[in-house]
Amino acid sequence: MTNSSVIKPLIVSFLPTPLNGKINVPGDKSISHRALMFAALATGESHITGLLEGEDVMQTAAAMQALGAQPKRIAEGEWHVVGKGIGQLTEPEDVLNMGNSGTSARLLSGILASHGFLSIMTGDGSLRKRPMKRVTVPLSETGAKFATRDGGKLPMAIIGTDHAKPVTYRLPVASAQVKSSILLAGLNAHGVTCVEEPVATRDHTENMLRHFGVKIDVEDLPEGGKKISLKGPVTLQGKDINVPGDPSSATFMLVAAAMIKGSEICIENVGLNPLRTGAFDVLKWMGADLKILNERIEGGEPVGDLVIKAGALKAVDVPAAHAPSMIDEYPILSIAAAYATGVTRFRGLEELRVKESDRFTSIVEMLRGNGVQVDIDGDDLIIHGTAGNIPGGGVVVTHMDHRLAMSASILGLVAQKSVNVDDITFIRTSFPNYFPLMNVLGAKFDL
Ligand SMILES: O=C(O)C1=C[C@@H](OP(=O)(O)O)[C@@H](O)[C@H](O)C1
Ligand SMILES: C=C(OP(=O)(O)O)C(=O)O
Repeated sequence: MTNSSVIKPLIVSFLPTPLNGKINVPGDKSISHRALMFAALATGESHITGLLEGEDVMQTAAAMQALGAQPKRIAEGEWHVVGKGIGQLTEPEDVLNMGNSGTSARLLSGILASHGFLSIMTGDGSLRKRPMKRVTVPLSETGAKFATRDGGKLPMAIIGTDHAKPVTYRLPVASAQVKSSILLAGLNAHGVTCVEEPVATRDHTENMLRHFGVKIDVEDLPEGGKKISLKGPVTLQGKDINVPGDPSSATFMLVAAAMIKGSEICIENVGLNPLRTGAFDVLKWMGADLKILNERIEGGEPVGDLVIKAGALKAVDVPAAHAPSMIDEYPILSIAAAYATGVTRFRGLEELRVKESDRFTSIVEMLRGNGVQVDIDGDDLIIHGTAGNIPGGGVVVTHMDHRLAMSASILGLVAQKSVNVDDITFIRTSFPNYFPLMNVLGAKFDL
C-alpha cells in the first residue's frame, strides 16, 4: 500500500519515568535500497541479512521484481536475490510505484536510463510533489528520454537506451541520490562516467559498488568535495551483504534518552559511516553523554554500539557544511534544540525543503505550534531553547513525513502539555517497529 487511506492520530503525554535498556534498530535504509538494487544488477546470487523491511525498501524490492530480478524473503531481514546482470533488466508490465521513497525513485531512474525500454514511474502524494529534474537533467545526457508532469514531477515516463553515453556532471546540490543516480546509469554506459560533488555526501553507493567488484575511483578535490568516476560497462558479482543498524533511526532514541531524566540506553550495531554521523557530533557538542563502544568494520562499513545517558543539553551552532552528514536528522535535533538551554542555529538547510514534506516549514510549524520560539534567517533555523520546559499542547501536522511523525512523538514525551500528532502511519516507511522498540525502552506509547 502506498497511499495511506487510513489516518492514525496519536496523542502523546509527558513521560515521568526514564528510558532504559538495550536495543537494535532496523537496518540502514540507504544501504538496504542499494543492496536490493545492486543484487538485482549483479550476475549470480546475493544474500542479504539485516535488510530494513520498511515500506520504502519494499517498494524497491517490488520494482526490482517487476524488472525481472528475483528478490525473495527467507526470514526476517534475510533476503536472497537472483540477479539479472547489467543491462539485462526487462521492461516492466505495469507502472512502477515508488510510494513515499525518494531514494527508490532517484536511484532507479539512473538504472532505467541505461536500459533500452519504457518505464513509467509514480509515487504517493508526497513523492509526486518532489523534484525529479535534479536527476532527469543529468540523465538526459545519456541519451535517455524523460517526460514528467508539471515541469519535473512524477508520474514520469522514461525511455531508456541500451547505448547510453557516459555523463560528466558537477552536482549543483549536495545530494547522494543524484550522485548515485548518475553513477548507476554509468554502469551500463560505454566510457567514463564522472560526478563531482562540492560537498561530500553519503558514499554507500561507492562502497557497495566496490563490494560487488566494480572499480570506482574517488579523488578529493582541492577546493573540497570529491570526484567519483567509473568506466562502464561493468560487471557486478553477486555478494553477501550484512546491513548495519540505521544511524538515522537510532537518533530518535538517542535524543529521547538524552532529554528524559534518569535515562540510559544502549543501541547496538549502528552504522557509523562518517558521512552519516553528523547528528552524533552535534549531540556531543550539545553536551550529551554519548559514547561509541566496540567500533569495528562489518561488510565494508564502520559500526559500533551507542550508549547515551540523560543530562543537560546546551544550544549549538551547526555549520552548513555539516548538513549532508545529518540531513535527515534535523527534525529530531530540532526537538533537542527546543529542549536545550540557549539559542541554537542550524545553518544552510535549503535541501530540507524537498524531502517527504517541506521539512524546513514543518519543523517551524511543529515547534511554534507547541510554544517554542523559532526564527528564520534565509535557509537558517534559529531555535530558542526552553531549558527543559517545552510548553506543548499543540497539534503537529506531519504531511506524510515519517521523520516528522517520530519527532513529534518524542516532543510529546518531554512537553508539559500533551502533543497531538495528526498521523503516525508513515512511520512504517522507514521504521516499522518504532513504537514497540520505544516501548521496550519504557516510553509507554498508547497506540
Ligand atoms: O542516498 C540516499 O540513500 C539518501 C540521500 C539523502 O537524500 P538527498 O540525496 O536528496 O540529500 C537522504 O535525505 C535520504 O534519506 C537517503
Ligand atoms: C529523505 C528521506 O528519504 P527519501 O528521500 O528516500 O524519501 C528520509 O528518509 O528522511
